[in-house]
Amino acid sequence: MSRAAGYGLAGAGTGPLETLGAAKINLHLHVTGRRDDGYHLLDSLVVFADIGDRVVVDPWPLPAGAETVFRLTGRFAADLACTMPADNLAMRAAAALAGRVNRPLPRMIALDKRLPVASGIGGGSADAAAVLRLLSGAWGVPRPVVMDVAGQLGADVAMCVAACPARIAGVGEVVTPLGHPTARLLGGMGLVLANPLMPLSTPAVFKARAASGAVASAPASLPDAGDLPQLLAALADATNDLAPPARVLLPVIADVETALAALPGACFTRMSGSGATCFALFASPDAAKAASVRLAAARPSWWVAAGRVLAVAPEIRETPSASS
Ligand SMILES: C[C@@](CO)(OP(=O)(O)O)[C@H](O)COP(=O)(O)OP(=O)(O)OC[C@H]1O[C@@H](n2ccc(N)nc2=O)[C@H](O)[C@@H]1O
Ligand SMILES: Nc1ncnc2c1ncn2[C@@H]1O[C@H](COP(=O)(O)OP(=O)(O)O)[C@@H](O)[C@H]1O
Repeated sequence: MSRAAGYGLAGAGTGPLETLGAAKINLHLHVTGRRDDGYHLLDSLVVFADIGDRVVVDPWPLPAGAETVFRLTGRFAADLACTMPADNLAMRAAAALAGRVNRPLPRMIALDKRLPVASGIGGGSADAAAVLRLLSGAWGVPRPVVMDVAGQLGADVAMCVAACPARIAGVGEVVTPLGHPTARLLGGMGLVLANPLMPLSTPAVFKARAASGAVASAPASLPDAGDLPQLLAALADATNDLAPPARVLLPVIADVETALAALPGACFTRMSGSGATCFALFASPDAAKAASVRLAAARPSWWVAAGRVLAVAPEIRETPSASS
């Protein structure tokens, strides 16, 4: 019996596994109601970018008495320095899945934090989801169990496990991947993300919306099929209901939206999630890259990133070491 099979690890892999904790972008976000526990019901079309955190996991079982090694690197690692390793969403995801399927914790988790923290693109949820995708693949955990654990970690985590263009309902846990033709259409697009590097707390934005007296929205009316211009036109008629309260809390968001909309080739601009990151869609990744260079030069204090919309979840691959 192979070492992998002996530990119940799926596949022949012997080394650490890695994937991308992909940035989540809400193309629209309607707040459609509120649950008794205070969580808001949402309707959203989400896509994921090839821009994200690098997440590496060594799924081999931890020897008795040892602790999982947690490595945190990257441009935004310092923003999580005061979060205890055990409280990091990547570590919490491993503990939650291991507990649920009664397995020892993995030996090592490495997180290269490239996405700004508390920025409306689900970075922490993406990290948790990446760990769930890596470990559940190695351990052979069925998808419904993974999705259930994801829902307990945060409202955004289940959609980040899917990591493909999807319509979202419930408080975020009802994830319906788009049919292939629509996912493929969106998947070819370029995008630019921009953040003024000021964090915005998600609960604060929901609270500010409630205080403004805003009423519940109906779900957006989006075509099931059709071409990209049709879909973008329908999305333009939809809104991000969290943008008005977010702009009140952080007025610079309006500048970010305006700067993105003015970029040559930008065909759709909006704030994502609870902000402050805003995005612009482009016909191609090359057009997005050229526009991002321009924006980064004009706004050197902002975080600006260019990439493409993913049609399917980022691949999982073996990696020789966490630092490679
Ligand atoms: C707003 C969204 C839209 O995709 O994105 P982000 O801005 O976080 O990226 C999400 O719903 C955020 O999901 P997530 O960040 O996982 O939220 P959680 O950690 O579960 O909840 C943080 C807090 O946000 C509020 N919350 C979150 C989700 C939701 N459907 N209703 C809420 O009211 C609650 O006050 C909750 O205590
Ligand atoms: N791996 C992680 N990455 C980002 N934030 C994390 C992580 N682990 C815990 N957190 C906490 O989760 C909160 C939400 O962060 P994040 O997911 O980046 O927000 P958003 O969904 O708005 O982009 C932060 O305040 C942070 O302290």
